[in-house]
Amino acid sequence: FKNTIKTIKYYVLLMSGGPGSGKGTQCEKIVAKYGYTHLSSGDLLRAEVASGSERGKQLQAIMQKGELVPLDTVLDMIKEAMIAKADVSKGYLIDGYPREVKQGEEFEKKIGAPALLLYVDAKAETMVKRLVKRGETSGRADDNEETIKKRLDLYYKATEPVIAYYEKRSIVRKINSELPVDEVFAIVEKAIDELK
Ligand SMILES: Nc1ccn([C@@H]2O[C@H](COP(=O)(O)OP(=O)(O)OP(=O)(O)O)[C@@H](O)[C@H]2O)c(=O)n1
Ligand SMILES: Nc1nc2c(ncn2[C@@H]2O[C@H](COP(=O)(O)OP(=O)(O)O)[C@@H](O)[C@H]2O)c(=O)[nH]1
Ligand SMILES: [Mg+2]
Repeated sequence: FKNTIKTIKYYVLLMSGGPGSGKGTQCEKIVAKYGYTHLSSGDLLRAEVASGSERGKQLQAIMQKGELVPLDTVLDMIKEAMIAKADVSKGYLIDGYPREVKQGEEFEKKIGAPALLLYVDAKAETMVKRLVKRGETSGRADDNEETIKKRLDLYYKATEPVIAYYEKRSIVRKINSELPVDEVFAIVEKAIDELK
């Protein structure tokens, strides 16, 4: 790679929220309207699993249990993916990372400070319902009731503190994702447009 993360011009939006809160759905709409580069840490990990590599096999075991994969693994994947798009990217939309405060701190050190954190918020009951439904067709090994429960627990324990961490810098926009998708997106658009 001729570019390093330090030499590229970009800005970073983070998409956070519980499993099944609607991050992926909103990210798709953001990409369609704003053309940002969408990097879902979960998707990057699933691609590694699908490749059948030795590393992928280890990741699969962790993800199936609903636990977090080692911090450096995910961060390296995100960074590589950012560099690969550096020439064409208008900005990055990072979905599902950071998952714990330590991951946020490492992101700042190795990549930079995000401009905005979109926090899509839904009730636990709603998230479980959506994930069980998604599990009917997603083929995801972790969309089953037992793993969903673990992912939710870990979300409240490890990921919600990340939001508090960024709230101190006033870059968090909390968005009610109990609403229909288009109404959620209208709020998302407003938050992004205010950045400019
Ligand atoms: N930064 C990340 C992102 C993902 N994962 C692993 O990958 C799984 C799936 O991640 P993701 O697709 O982001 O899942 P959720 O947010 O739980 O669900 P969703 O796709 O519904 O957003 C997680 O449970 C976890 O095991 C991780 O360890 N660290
Ligand atoms: N009613 C409603 N359903 C949604 C909304 N956003 C997502 N969903 C559904 O909830 C499920 C999980 O959404 P997804 O975007 O994969 O969530 P993620 O886990 O946060 O990435 C999907 O099956 C979506 O169709 C929303 O705003 N309203
Ligand atoms: Mg997702």
